[in-house]
Amino acid sequence: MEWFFWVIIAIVGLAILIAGIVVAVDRRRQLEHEERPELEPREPGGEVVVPPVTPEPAEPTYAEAVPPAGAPDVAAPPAAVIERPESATSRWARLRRRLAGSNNALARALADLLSVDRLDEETWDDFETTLITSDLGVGPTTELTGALRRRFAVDGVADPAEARRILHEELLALVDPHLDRSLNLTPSADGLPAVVLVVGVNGTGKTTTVGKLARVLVAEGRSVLLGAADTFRAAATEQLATWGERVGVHTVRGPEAGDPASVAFDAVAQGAAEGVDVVIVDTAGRLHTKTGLMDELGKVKRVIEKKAAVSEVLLVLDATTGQNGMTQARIFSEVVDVTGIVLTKLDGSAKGGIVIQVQRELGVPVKLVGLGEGPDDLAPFDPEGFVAGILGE
Ligand SMILES: Nc1nc2c(ncn2[C@@H]2O[C@H](COP(=O)(O)OP(=O)(O)OP(=O)(O)O)[C@@H](O)[C@H]2O)c(=O)[nH]1
Repeated sequence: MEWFFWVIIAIVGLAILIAGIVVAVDRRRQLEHEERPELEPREPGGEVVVPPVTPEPAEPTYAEAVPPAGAPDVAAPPAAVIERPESATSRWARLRRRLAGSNNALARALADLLSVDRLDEETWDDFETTLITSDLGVGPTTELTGALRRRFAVDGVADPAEARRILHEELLALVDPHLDRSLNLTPSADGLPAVVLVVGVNGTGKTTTVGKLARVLVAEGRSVLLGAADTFRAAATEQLATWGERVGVHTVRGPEAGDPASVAFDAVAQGAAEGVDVVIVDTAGRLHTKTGLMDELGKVKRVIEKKAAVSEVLLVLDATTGQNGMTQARIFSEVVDVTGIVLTKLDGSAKGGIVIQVQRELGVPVKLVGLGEGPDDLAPFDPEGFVAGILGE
């Protein structure tokens, strides 16, 4: 019986062994399936296809990340699109509408005068007061009132169209359509570029005006270079360079807080070397002392003149500052020979009379006007257009 017992033990042991092998083989298959599903399918020959192991992409080193010099940068944005500025001639009609809509005190005074039935002393007094508050100045106000009183006394104002024509004529005479308002941009005889120096106190719109003027000149087909001599305000240089880039014009810059006269000189020298038509130099409008600013401006002009003649000195005045602007104009004109006035922010001024007063006081014409913050909101001053705009014609 003992042998029977050992046979049973052997059979059970064998069964356990076989079951263990089966389970192990099954488990292994299962594991292989879970971990390497890519092992399927098998080649016809039964060989397992093992795909090549792709290593995790490593972080590029700095040297690898920087493309070698000269290699085309496919991810780089396309070159900035050079804008084509609106032509100078098509600007005025748009600006005139803006002027007409600006609720000008001068325009109101004239409209009121045309609307009254009887021109008595009180009406003329009111008229004079409104003209003075429109920054026309005492002299031009007396002149205009005197001329209108005479003509209305003779011709009467019964015919509104005729009265309006008289107003137009007298106002135009005050603005003076005979003044030469063209910018002197003739290159000097020795082929050096024309140089335009732009001056004025801070915030009047100098940098913006330089940028807009560059656009006007580019639209006329001239080559332009900008000089960022406002080294007092670092952002002004950036602002100017951005204006230039938009129309493909380069800006010569100096170090922050560097010598403005040296930047101005470098700009003119570079303009001469490149053979550009016009170099426009932006200057600082603020220094620690007023005397410092004026001395600096005088020096900038003298240093430029070692290289080329300054053909235009444009004084930028903010039309909304009224009598304050007039005081600035007087101070600047004592230091540099101002040859033209740029009256900015006429769109935001309720006092168009400043155009006439500043011309009278300085004996210098308003050559350009700014009528908005848009890039093409600068136009050559047109007396006819101005008067028509004021009278809402
Ligand atoms: N509405 C209006 N805003 C203007 C006009 N011209 C300039 N400005 C605005 O006036 C502000 C001052 O202009 P800037 O060109 O920076 O003045 P800036 O004289 O160069 O000033 P500084 O660099 O500090 O000396 C800006 O916000 C311009 O957009 C204009 O004709 N109309």
